[in-house]
Amino acid sequence: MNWVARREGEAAAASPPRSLGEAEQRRGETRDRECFTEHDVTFANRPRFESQLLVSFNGAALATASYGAHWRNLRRIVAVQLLSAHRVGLMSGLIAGEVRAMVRRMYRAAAASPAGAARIQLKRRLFEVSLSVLMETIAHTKATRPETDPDTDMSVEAQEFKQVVDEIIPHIGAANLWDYLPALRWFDVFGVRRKILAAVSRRDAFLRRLIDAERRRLDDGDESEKKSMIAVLLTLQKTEPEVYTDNMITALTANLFGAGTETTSTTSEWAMSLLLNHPDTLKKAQAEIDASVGNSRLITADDVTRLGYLQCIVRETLRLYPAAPMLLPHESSADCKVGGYNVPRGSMLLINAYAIHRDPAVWEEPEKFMPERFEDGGCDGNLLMPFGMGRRRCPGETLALRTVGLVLGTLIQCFDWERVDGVEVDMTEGGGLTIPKVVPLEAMCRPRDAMGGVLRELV
Ligand code: HEM
Repeated sequence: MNWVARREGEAAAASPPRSLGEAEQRRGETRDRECFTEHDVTFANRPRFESQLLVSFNGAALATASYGAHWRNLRRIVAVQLLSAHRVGLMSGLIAGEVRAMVRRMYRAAAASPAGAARIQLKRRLFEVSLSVLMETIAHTKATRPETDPDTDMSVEAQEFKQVVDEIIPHIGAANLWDYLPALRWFDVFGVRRKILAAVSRRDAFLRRLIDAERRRLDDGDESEKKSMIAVLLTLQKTEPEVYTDNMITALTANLFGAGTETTSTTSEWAMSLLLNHPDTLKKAQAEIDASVGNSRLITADDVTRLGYLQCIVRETLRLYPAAPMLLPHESSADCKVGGYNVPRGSMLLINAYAIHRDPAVWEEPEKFMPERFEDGGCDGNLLMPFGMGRRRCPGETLALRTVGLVLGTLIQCFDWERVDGVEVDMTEGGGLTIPKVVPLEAMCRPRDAMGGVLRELV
């Protein structure tokens, strides 16, 4: 499902510019592409922010490591051993299990309501399902524990991890000032460093417990092919203990959780928000699923790959609301020339994917939610980069698209969705590394009569 910028350079060359402004915009797009094509290696470093160093093992984690042998090794491990299409395929059952649990909970809430419809805190549910998918694919925590909290389907471990992450995130936001004003760091104004270090130490202790639990399961003889990511790494540790140390596994898993949870849940939340404000699109997606999958069973991850319109909806959501709107910052490791300008070594490169995706010189009616624009290969040549480009491109794309596709497909197949009190969903965007919705999404969910048989079996 690699649909980003397939035919590079074509969009800019397709027709002559209509104005000077458009000509400049196209030159800008060519420069953006240049950074990820002929200068990709040069811009493959990351800047070292103080706040990031504190949460990322002094910059040794995959997303923060400088380009070089250490990063290449981590990247290979992640691409080949943990997040390859084959591995993600093996995880499909786990992903489906978490989505099913979410749907079951929603169905119970709706069935218990006298009106037959329940008001659902979708933001919370979508975050929980994204975190649970990652928790189960990384550590199989539910294999040995029964469900405990009647109002959540997250494992005990996922709930504990959520608390730790909730402690870290506000301080990273606050620490941004800190990254640029050394005086704040020297005197640890507001106690930011102390708070981050305390939360990070709780996070790492938690991850070490996960690793120990997986090690015990392996020692007890769990040899299944569908191993958790930690189990895969522990198996490799047996033959190369000096590479796959417990520290390395802790850093890598912390990074995967950090990079994968909020991005995936935010994308699903924007998609549902867009669909609620565009009921005709929602109906069209439902009709596609009914025609292709029917109502006698739940949609599967394999179905999702065949549902062209659903894929267009995901793609259009990522165009309008790329979860990392400025990607991650890159830094040049050597002097180079981009678009005729001399760029010195050590320059920070920030790519505004949000603006690129809404460029009126490239996209027709760019502010409009129009999944149809992607039908039949439409817009294939346009620069669309929600997962980045080049060497530092997101390695979690396959897992993310599989999760988002299955979550959306299942919600659309099982329920009729309406806005709360008929009021348009507020689409105000928040700031930060990701692009959160300022007003958390809530919606009314009514089980579809046609899916009654399937839903009753889930309870
Ligand atoms: C819709 C969901 C997601 C989006 C939109 C997204 C987007 C991105 C973007 C834009 C980058 C930076 C690319 C650059 O530096 O140019 C990135 C990096 C990364 N992503 Fe994702 N991501 C998503 C989900 C995931 C998931 C599920 C995982 C893994 C479980 C993941 C793991 C990573 C890692 C490890 C990096 C750092 C790669 C490196 O620096 O070499 N992401 N992602």
